[in-house]
Amino acid sequence: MLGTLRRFGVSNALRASAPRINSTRWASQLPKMHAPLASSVLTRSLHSSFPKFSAVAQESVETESPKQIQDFAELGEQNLVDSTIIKNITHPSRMNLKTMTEVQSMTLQEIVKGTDVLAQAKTGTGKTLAFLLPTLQNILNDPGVDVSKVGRYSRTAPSEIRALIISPTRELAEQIAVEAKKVAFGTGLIVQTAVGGTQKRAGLMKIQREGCHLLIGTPGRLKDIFSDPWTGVAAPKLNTLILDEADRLLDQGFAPDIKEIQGYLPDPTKIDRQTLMFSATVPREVMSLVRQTLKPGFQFVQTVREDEVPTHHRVPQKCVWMRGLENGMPALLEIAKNYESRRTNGEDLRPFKAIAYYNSTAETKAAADAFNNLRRSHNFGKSPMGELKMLEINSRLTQAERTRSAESFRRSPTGILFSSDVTARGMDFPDVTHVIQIGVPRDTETYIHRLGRTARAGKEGEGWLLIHDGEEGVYRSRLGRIPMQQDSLPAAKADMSQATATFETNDTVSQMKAAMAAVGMSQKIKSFMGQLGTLTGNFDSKRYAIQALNQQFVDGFGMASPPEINARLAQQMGLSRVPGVNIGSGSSRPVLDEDDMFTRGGALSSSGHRSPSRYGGRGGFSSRGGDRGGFSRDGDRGGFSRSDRGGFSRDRRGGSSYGDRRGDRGSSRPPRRNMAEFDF
Ligand SMILES: Nc1ncnc2c1ncn2[C@@H]1O[C@H](COP(=O)(O)OP(=O)(O)OP(=O)(O)O)[C@@H](O)[C@H]1O
Repeated sequence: MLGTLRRFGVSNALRASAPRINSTRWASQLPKMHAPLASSVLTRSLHSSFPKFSAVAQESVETESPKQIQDFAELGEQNLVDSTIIKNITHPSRMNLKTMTEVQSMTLQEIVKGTDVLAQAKTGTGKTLAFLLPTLQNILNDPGVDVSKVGRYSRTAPSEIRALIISPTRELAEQIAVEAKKVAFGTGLIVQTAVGGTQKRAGLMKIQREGCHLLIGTPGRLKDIFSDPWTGVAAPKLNTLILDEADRLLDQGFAPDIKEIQGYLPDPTKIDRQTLMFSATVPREVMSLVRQTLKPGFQFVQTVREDEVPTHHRVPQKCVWMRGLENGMPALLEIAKNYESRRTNGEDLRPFKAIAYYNSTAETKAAADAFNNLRRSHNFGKSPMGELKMLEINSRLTQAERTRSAESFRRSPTGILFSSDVTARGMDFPDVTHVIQIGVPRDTETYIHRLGRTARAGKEGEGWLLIHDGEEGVYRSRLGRIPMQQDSLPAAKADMSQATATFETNDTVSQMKAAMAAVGMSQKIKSFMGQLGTLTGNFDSKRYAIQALNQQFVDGFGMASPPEINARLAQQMGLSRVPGVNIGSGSSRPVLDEDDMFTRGGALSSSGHRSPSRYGGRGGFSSRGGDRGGFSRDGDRGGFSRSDRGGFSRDRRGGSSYGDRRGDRGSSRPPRRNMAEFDF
């Protein structure tokens, strides 16, 4: 009680000593804690005229909200939030924030009251702090929480967990934890993480040693910890569950895990649980699960206008149709060069810092390799563009490599991050000027979240989409309502079969062609196999997809002939009779399982099979146009070891996956997810 008096003053101490009412937080019991009601501020109604986002939740209540407070300092002055937390947020040497964003001010008092909240606000508008601030405050308000041993000697029991935040990716969980620790600094609250890819034992020992009030984790690791009584980590007093990127966590890929985790938490009929869900997108498909998870009467707070696609108006979104898939890298290079030349010509622009999103993991590696080849070339390397850092991030990297790439990109003022969807949601890399998406993404939400890596916290940014006309159908069905401007780039239209591959020029197409040709053969093949799954799902016809792919690897990557596809795999993918498929006999090699086919694919076959198309070629992998060292079993970078997990492989949950969108042709059915992009 005395501690409470010191922390919150008399009114809070009274509140802390008041008997707990199951369905509300302590704050709601003290009128003094509330700002006066203002009739003009309403929680947004639940209808949207943008069909995909018309998340109608009739049972949620539209009520008058308390007057919204705008300044963080005012929250402290009104005793709504602990002064240490306010200092952490506002002090110039700490987070240095003054004014709350719309989603923060619209949700704060509802969350402190104990209401279940579903909040939808655009990317980069501060949703993380919107749930962290009131959640940490609610833990401090809990009379059962002892934070008297503040400072570096803070300790509590591992069973003291009061709030759990679930995030779909490891990087995002870590990022949330960093922010949570900043907000909680000096309060005595203990924040811990539980994410896949890190040493489970070390993480558990840390929780056991220091205890935990707020746990932030990814579904796989949390399931692992809570399902095993020997970990000694449980949450018998947990009363807050937060799903960040809620629509992702409720889609068919993660929903069973979330359900299982909920089963390990205290029975909500015995210990009242507040559930909070945040995302920039709330598609209709997840609403039934939202209703099952939130209490009746939950608040749906939307800061996105009802008739609006949740992308930022200030971000120009440009769509460029490419002559062939091989034009993607030259077009990307041209975007970078054009921007940098505007900068050198005196325009007041931030240094070029881009994320290039690809639909398959292997493509990110091939593109990163090609751009690194370019950077190492003399002509390019000594130009101002030579300073661009070329980084790669995807789920096939080890966790240490992923963390290194993310940190390096975070710190770097300029560069390109070649990324799979592992960074598409939530990641807050500072000063990203461009998001460039190559190929139509798996769904509308993915496009929106990827685009949201730029123009964060009120900054400027540009979005580019580079697509092939074979993707027109999925472009219209998935992105038809996105406000996109059609644009053109000479490099996107160049005939790459006619270009010469040379680094010794300033011509974008020639430079890039040389850099692509110099990518290791094994990586080229992995990239081919990776795209096989995604493109046959994206293109209107499989025949056209194969033709475009073959052309990319011959005219762009400088291969003598397109990679072969193992006969069994071709059959499984319905490609056996598709003209242009370069089927390998596989007769001189053991028949490999599906996983190996994706990682090794036709790569191991070197038969002289001739494909019917122009790009069918002679089979095998003779080196041409700069293929370093040609094709050897292990001489190439990456090699062909069994443990190599490039290309499409069995996902880590035991299922096998041909790609992100197999069979998805833009229907309203939720697409298959490539779970390997996410945590396990
Ligand atoms: N009140 C504020 N004023 C200024 N900047 C803020 C404020 N709150 C948060 N930010 C900053 O805005 C950036 C984006 O915040 P955050 O990552 O929480 O966005 P988000 O809405 O969760 O985005 P996403 O939908 O991509 O997950 C961060 O750098 C954060 O520090």
